[in-house]
Amino acid sequence: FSRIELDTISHPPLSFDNACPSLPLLSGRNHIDHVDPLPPPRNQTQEYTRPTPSNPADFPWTFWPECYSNELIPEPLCVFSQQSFAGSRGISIIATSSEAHKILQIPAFTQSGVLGLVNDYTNPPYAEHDFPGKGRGLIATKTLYRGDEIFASTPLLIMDSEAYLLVEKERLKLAHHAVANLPRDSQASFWAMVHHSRGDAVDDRINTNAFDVQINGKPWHAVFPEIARINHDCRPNAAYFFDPETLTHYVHATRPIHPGEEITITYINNAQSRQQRTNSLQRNWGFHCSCAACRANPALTHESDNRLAQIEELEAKLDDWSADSEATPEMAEMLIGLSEQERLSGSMGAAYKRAAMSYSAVGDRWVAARYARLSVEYTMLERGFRDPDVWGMRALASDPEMQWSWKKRVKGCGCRP
Ligand SMILES: C[S@@+](CC[C@H](N)C(=O)[O-])C[C@H]1O[C@@H](n2cnc3c(N)ncnc32)[C@H](O)[C@@H]1O
Repeated sequence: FSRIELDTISHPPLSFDNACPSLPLLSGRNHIDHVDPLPPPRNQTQEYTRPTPSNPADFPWTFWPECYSNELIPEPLCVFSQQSFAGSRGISIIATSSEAHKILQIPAFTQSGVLGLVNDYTNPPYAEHDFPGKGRGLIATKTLYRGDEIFASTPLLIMDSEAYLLVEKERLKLAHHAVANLPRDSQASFWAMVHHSRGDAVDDRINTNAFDVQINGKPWHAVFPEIARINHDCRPNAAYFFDPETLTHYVHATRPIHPGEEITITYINNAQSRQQRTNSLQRNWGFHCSCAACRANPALTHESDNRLAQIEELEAKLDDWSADSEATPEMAEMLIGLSEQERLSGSMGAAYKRAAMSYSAVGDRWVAARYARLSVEYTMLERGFRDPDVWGMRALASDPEMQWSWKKRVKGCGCRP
């Protein structure tokens, strides 16, 4: 790449020696309810990343952004840090100025109340524990029931995935500054995360622990040190989702978890065969999975893989809404039975949705509504409170006859094409 270090910045970034957050410009007044829009980018200069010095209250960041660019990235990528974010947990955002500005408009930044119950680690229902072969993990210290929140965290660092278009040296500089710009406790949480002692110390921790999330319809890498403590299991007892409105990563129990039991999530699509799962964990996460489902006897694994293949077949049949569809409610019952047998936490919301629609399609309103209610509950835990299926299944549960699926598979009722 041809490298352009942006020395067009008329105010260079503050050096870390003089960028003390206690300076009036940088002090806690920057938990903003309102931010005037930054002017749109003008050609390739960095004018727009500067605050208006005469009105520092409009500058929402704790440090002057440091930026890099090259010919592959039309707009420079910078580090934007706000130490007062989320009750002084802080956040660093590696993004273009326009993306950072868009993020400032989301409720996590504009509505002070939305993070009230987030990042509360007093009296947690878990403790850290060493698991040979897996490193540290979390065990439950009290009984958790389905739907109980385990924690809800905001990220310490989010990075636009386009940062990988920067030359490595510059991306690493931004990443190091992003960590150094966080409040002291958050820096400590970042450095305490597990790493594989490969390459750069910050990069290694990001690669080992980051989650892919979508914010404003774009892919980002996000680091949450608390969820980074939870080990993978192909048959987990907890599920997580990221809410882009509050920038919050939620973890909930999806079945009862007893004191002393490890709390686990899945890092992958766990409805794949054992071979596909272990390959994917090795390729994307760099470890050999030691969960019980991966270590099971080949005879048991064979049965499990057969059930997973049948789940896939049933899903395809139940999703066929053509006039020739063979789908029946019995198939949906079979799908639920197999998903439970496989303990496919993460897919139960979708299985109940297929069942609700199958019963709606034959005009059985009460069974349709029962499954729709279950789908709402599981989908909220698996994919978030605002997932479109949550709204769809809520509507089906309260008024099945008004849904497009109603009697869709009843021959001769005039509902089928
Ligand atoms: C996000 S961290 C999880 C917490 C980590 N064990 C620690 O000590 O902080 C992910 C790393 O944990 C280890 N790990 C997680 N789940 C595992 C599993 N099922 N089998 C083996 N190693 C696992 C791997 O080293 C993986 O790269």
